[in-house]
Amino acid sequence: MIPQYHPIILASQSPRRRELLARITPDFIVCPADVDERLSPDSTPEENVRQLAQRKARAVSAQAESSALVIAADTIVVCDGTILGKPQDEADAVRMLRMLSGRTHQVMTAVCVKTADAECAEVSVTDVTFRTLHDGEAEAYAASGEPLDKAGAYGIQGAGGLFISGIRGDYYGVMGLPICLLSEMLRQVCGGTNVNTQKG
Ligand SMILES: Cc1cn([C@H]2C[C@H](O)[C@@H](COP(=O)(O)OP(=O)(O)OP(=O)(O)O)O2)c(=O)[nH]c1=O
Repeated sequence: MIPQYHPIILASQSPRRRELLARITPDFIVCPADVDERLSPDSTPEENVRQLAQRKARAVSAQAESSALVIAADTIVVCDGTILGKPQDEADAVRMLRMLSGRTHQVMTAVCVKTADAECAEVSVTDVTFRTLHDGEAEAYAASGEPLDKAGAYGIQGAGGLFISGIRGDYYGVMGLPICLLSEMLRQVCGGTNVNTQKG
């Protein structure tokens, strides 16, 4: 499907990203990036998330063969200027969920596509509105374990969807991989068609 590049490498441990990339192409391998995910306090949230996606793509690309195409992403939640990554534990998840209750925040997912001689990185920003959480809801949801590996301590695609009264932007960007944006980036880097036309 992207004939001039082989292999296509998804630089991610995220099962959501794997599932979503399969909608664009069935033909990729997974090689998670091991990078320092510390944020830079002098950069904006958008710059931070872009830099993290670039760092992941570059780390995997440096180990890959020259014909490879690497795709990496990073997702953060931004609430009133505060960046929320993945919660450290259940109590941290409760703290984040209480912060999001009854207001609108932004989910930023950066995607970086890298080959031996080209690199592009874009950021998808989606507004997500939480209804006000009822007493005990944040604690019960945190105890379910679902929030622990997710930025902002919720999964729109899971039970976390019950808290969301509205979104403006790309649902798949919130889930971790904005497939519309990514397919356009691949079209730019590779040229030609980029849609998985296989059935099923
Ligand atoms: C907000 C939100 C985030 N998430 C997930 C997507 C990402 O997997 C995770 C954010 O953490 P990331 O650090 O972006 O990604 P990751 O550590 O899971 O995987 P990798 O760095 O190897 O690519 O939060 C959801 O699944 N649903 C949601 O609604």
